[in-house]
Amino acid sequence: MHTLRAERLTKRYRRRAALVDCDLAVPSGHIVGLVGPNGAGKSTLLQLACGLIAPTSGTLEVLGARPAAGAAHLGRVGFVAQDTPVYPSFSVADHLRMGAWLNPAWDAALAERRIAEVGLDPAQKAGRLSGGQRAQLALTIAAAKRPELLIFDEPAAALDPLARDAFLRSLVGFVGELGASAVLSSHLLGDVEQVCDYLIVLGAGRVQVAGPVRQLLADHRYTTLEQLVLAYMSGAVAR
Ligand SMILES: Nc1ncnc2c1ncn2[C@@H]1O[C@H](COP(=O)(O)OP(=O)(O)OP(=O)(O)O)[C@@H](O)[C@H]1O
Repeated sequence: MHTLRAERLTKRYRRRAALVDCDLAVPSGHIVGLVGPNGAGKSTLLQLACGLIAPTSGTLEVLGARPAAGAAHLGRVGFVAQDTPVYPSFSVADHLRMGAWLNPAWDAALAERRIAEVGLDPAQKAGRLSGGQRAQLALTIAAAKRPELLIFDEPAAALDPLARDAFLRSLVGFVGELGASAVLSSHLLGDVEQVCDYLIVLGAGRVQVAGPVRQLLADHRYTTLEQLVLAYMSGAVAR
């Protein structure tokens, strides 16, 4: 099965093209890094994958089905949006109760264990959490749905290096525990290098390159993911 499968996927906002004729076939079981310059189309691709917006033309399948194709499919995908939004006046425990109420497959034990492990106080109002704590809460809620795919839009951009490292470790831990796949967009190439084993580089709304990181590095003269991405972003590699 494929995590993402796109054929000639195109998304226009009025006359502005955000994605043009994108083809992708990402096998499941990977942690996918989605990178590219500002305005490349990363958030657009993730929003399409979550079913928040619809393609203008072409097709996109997520876990073998149209994005957000019914309640069952919604439960198979967990989404952590940019800035990890939470409800400020709700406590951490309220968030877990709401998660349980909204998600039939909610894993209360996993959620409570994780909240304790990362040292969150269940009584604390979410509006008073630090950026790192909020990110851990949003990640826990997404993971306690026990999804097959976790999608993150720049989840750790605002966190300090320690909080980011803790967040990324949690992310990898959840993916392993759930046997899930993940897709995360980031400008932080070190983060992508740390956790991702599959890479998609978008540029000007098109897929510049996509494939397993090891294979891409072996196919090129670059030794690090950062060198490879910068080469594609600067146009030094012809498609
Ligand atoms: N709601 C919208 N209405 C109009 N244009 C939009 C909208 N959302 C995105 N765009 C445009 O689509 C293009 C791709 O934007 P998108 O946010 O997907 O890029 P991105 O790679 O996530 O960028 P960044 O790294 O800056 O977050 C940009 O030209 C952007 O201006």
